[in-house]
Amino acid sequence: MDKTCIDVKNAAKEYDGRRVVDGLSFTVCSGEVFGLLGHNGAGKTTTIEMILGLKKPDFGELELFGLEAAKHRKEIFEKVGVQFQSSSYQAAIRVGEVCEEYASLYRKPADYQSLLKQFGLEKLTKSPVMKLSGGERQRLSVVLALIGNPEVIFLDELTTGLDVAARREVWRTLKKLKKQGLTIFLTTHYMEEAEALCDRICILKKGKKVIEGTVGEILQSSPYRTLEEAYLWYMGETVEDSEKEEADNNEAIL
Ligand SMILES: Nc1ncnc2c1ncn2[C@@H]1O[C@H](COP(=O)(O)OP(=O)(O)OP(=O)(O)O)[C@@H](O)[C@H]1O
Repeated sequence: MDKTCIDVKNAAKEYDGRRVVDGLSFTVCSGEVFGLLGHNGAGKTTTIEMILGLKKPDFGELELFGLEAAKHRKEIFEKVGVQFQSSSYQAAIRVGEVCEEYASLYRKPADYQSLLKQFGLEKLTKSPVMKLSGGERQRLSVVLALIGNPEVIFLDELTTGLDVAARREVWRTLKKLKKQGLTIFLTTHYMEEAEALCDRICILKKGKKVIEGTVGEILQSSPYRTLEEAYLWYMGETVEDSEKEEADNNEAIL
């Protein structure tokens, strides 16, 4: 039977009396790529933070490898890699130095030179992190998440800001890592990315689960044939609504 890697049971979190995660339950098996999807503010990052023990749930149980992360930080640290939407670095630190620093935290770190190569950053080892482009910095954050040779990696909007070629390169690398047995938990606003990478998807709306399943299952339970259309339908919207909203936004900018 598949081994459970992440187990979330009836999790809830409130901020200032507003419930942002509401009775959420799902499991992620080892070796799986699991995608948590939802609009801005749906509660994706909060869910990750609760799984990692960085935020305390108001209700429910969240376990990583059968452990509550906040109570087992050491064991969890060695097995988990995390890439967040924004990372801050020491001023003037160089790419190679930040990799060295991360590697020194682990008992059995990966070879960071080879990770930098896999993510197309090998020529930037001596560059200050602050001078990297947005996309390069994004790829560096994935390298850093992989330095500890984790069993599971959390990627929060990993390809936001990457150009199409870089995004596909990152997908290829993630697929390779999955083949090697890595469990990947990701959030994304790109439906194409979810389709290309995820074994299973959970769609959140205002902190509540709308549907969970494979892309095929999610499409089958909707009247649509693309994940983007089905996603909007589950959200109670249509492609026309979202195109109109985009046009209104563009008009407001002009
Ligand atoms: N520390 C906090 N204090 C108050 N409200 C918060 C806090 N952190 C998050 N929130 C609110 O909780 C809600 C869920 O936020 P969260 O970051 O989990 O959403 P998300 O799905 O990751 O969004 P995005 O796609 O924009 O990253 C949002 O409305 C956010 O403003």
